[in-house]
Amino acid sequence: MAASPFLRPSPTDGATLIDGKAMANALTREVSEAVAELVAKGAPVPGLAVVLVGNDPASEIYVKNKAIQTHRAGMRSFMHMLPESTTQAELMALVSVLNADPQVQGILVQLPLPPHIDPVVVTNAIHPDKDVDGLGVVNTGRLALGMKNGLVPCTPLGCLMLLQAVQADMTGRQALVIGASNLVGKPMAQLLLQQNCTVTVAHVHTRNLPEICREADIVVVATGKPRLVEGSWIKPGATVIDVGITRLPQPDGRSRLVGDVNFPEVEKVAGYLTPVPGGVGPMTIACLLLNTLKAARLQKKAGREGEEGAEQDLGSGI
Ligand SMILES: NC(=O)C1=CN([C@@H]2O[C@H](COP(=O)(O)OP(=O)(O)OC[C@H]3O[C@@H](n4cnc5c(N)ncnc54)[C@H](OP(=O)(O)O)[C@@H]3O)[C@@H](O)[C@H]2O)C=CC1
Ligand SMILES: Nc1nc(=O)c2c([nH]1)NC[C@@H]1CN(c3ccc(C(=O)N[C@@H](CCC(=O)O)C(=O)O)cc3)C=[N+]21
Ligand SMILES: [Mg+2]
Repeated sequence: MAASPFLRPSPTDGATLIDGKAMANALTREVSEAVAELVAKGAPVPGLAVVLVGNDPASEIYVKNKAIQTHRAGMRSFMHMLPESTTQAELMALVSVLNADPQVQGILVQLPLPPHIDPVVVTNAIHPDKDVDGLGVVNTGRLALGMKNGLVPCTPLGCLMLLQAVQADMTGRQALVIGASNLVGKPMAQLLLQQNCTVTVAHVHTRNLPEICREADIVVVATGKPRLVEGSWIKPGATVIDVGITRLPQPDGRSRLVGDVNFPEVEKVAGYLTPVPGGVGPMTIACLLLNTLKAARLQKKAGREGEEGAEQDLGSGI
């Protein structure tokens, strides 16, 4: 098989870097071509609604990035910036309006939400075929059952594509997911299981994490603990996907993004590694666009089959 065009071998004999930014650009281009084809066949221009509650500066940057990339893919974006004081009932009312809006094919509610709002209740209110984050019970169930008509959470989907650039067939590999959130760790573990890996999921209560990590051929880290994973934890030649993003202040008063991996250490031991920035982050956004395209296709199909089309799909799939 031809080597992936997204691998950047190290000039100093360290880990080969997986170029998530280049992969995301290529995927976004493919999505934009598919969107143009869909629209040429008479479908509405796919629209993505992003809802942000409160004013977390980091979230605002991601939300702006998403809007820019959405336009690059030939889709429409609808931003809803709500104040921190928004009630759960008000947010639920907005979700109902977006569920019924024919211009909106994808809905994403940015996490975390303020403490007075239950994220599970809100994500479950999104119509399953518009749930481009894949976090509701229906899409979570579809993923767990290996059904093809589901929407898979964007970050784990992007991580899987980055892993496939290294090795298309992961059968029998030992995979470790560090972090067990609904957003990243849990769906990541499901995807690796589907790839026939032997999967371990670690979290704050895990004992002997360094020892467990040294057994892993594939490590996906999503904890939000900057530089948690040290070089001594890594099996030589392993593939390491760094999901973490933390903005750390620098002595000069500026800030820089760091991952959950101690990059200079791990770079010396790993076989393949994703950088931060330029690794998982851009792939998350490209996969969000891919899911919005998929959502638009699901809704076009449901439209042909009548109002209950999507529900019927689910029933017949089981
Ligand atoms: N690049 C991208 O596209 C994205 C990046 N992120 C980043 O990824 C990171 C994780 O995000 P998210 O999953 O939402 O975070 P959460 O805080 O929701 O989850 C973190 C998980 O890591 C576990 N954990 C925390 N500390 C440790 C530790 N010392 N050892 C082992 N496990 C630990 C927690 O365990 P427990 O459950 O027991 O508390 C929890 O399961 C953040 O930096 C976030 O910014 C997130 C989404 C997308
Ligand atoms: N419902 C929900 N779904 C999410 O997918 C979700 C979320 N909530 N809450 C926050 C996290 C975080 N997240 C990122 C997306 C893109 C970059 C990204 O583009 N990163 C660039 C750099 C960006 C920069 O410079 O700040 C990079 O890593 O190269 C990062 C992080 C999605 N998240
Ligand atoms: Mg450390």
